[in-house]
Amino acid sequence: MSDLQSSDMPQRPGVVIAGASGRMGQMLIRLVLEEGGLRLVGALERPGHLWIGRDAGACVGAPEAGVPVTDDAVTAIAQAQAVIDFTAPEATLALAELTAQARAVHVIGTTGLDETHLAALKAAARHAPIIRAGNMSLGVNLLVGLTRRVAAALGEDWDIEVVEAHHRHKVDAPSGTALMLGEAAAEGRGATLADLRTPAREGITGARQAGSIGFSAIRGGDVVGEHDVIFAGAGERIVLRHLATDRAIFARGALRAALWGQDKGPGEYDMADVLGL
Ligand SMILES: NC(=O)C1=CN([C@@H]2O[C@H](COP(=O)(O)OP(=O)(O)OC[C@H]3O[C@@H](n4cnc5c(N)ncnc54)[C@H](O)[C@@H]3O)[C@@H](O)[C@H]2O)C=CC1
Ligand SMILES: O=C(O)C1=N[C@H](C(=O)O)C[C@H](O)C1
Repeated sequence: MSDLQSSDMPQRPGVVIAGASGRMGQMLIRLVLEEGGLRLVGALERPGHLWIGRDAGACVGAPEAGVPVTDDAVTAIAQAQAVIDFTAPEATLALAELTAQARAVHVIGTTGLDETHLAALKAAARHAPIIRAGNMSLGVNLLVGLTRRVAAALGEDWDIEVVEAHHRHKVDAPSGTALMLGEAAAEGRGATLADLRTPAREGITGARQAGSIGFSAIRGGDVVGEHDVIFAGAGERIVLRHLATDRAIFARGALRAALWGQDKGPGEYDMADVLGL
């Protein structure tokens, strides 16, 4: 068992990592075990997963953590002050109910949530803090603010397009980040994304509608995550870009959020709250 896992510092908040074997789950387990702020008390995977019963640390190539991967979310969350969840929408909803019951902080990175999912999360947040963001990196959350400012400064004659690229395994589009950026651009124009969003283009789409916001998604290889916000005017373009090259940026944001949430009351928060942006 790693020194940081031993019970020498019982005051550290206990954290459950959901989606333990996922790209983000593995990164999170490694960072919790390496860094000092949180204590790993649970690692969740879906029932039937190969890792169930095996040591979470050993599974991710770290020293033994003394924490077996489990599908028993109720027991795991009962011991936790925080749950970090990068899974899938239905799993996130189930976890929100349990996390609310345990009055633990729920940090949600899962994307692809629809209006029904969001309504259920709002209800869960009446009982405990939920910190949710489509992207937990500092860079993207700064870019969100820049996008809002640039959109506010430019008139409707500047067309706004968000282009994103991700690895071949990603299941949702546009990405959660692209939607955050699109929402910020719409806010800059005094509207909501629902008002301005253009449906995905294919076939004879007609000319671009003035003031609309369009999205394009590229999927391939092992791209971690790339986002461009393009402001296209007559004779010139502005491109705001974020390139992620290491998933640790998302994981570090999530760990910071779990700690930040420890003294917060029930409610919905995002990374701008955590980062003080
Ligand atoms: N907000 C952010 O900064 C980021 C968000 N994401 C999002 O996080 C999510 C996960 O991304 P990845 O790790 O790349 O996906 P992944 O597919 O590698 O991992 C998801 C894991 O969740 C597990 N899972 C599914 N249902 C479960 C359940 N009921 N209980 C426990 N575990 C369950 C799966 O078995 C899998 O291991 C996606 O929605 C992705 O878009 C990813 C990176 C950054
Ligand atoms: O699925 C991913 O990988 C990522 N998902 C998030 C998103 O949907 O924007 C964040 C990041 O881009 C990686």
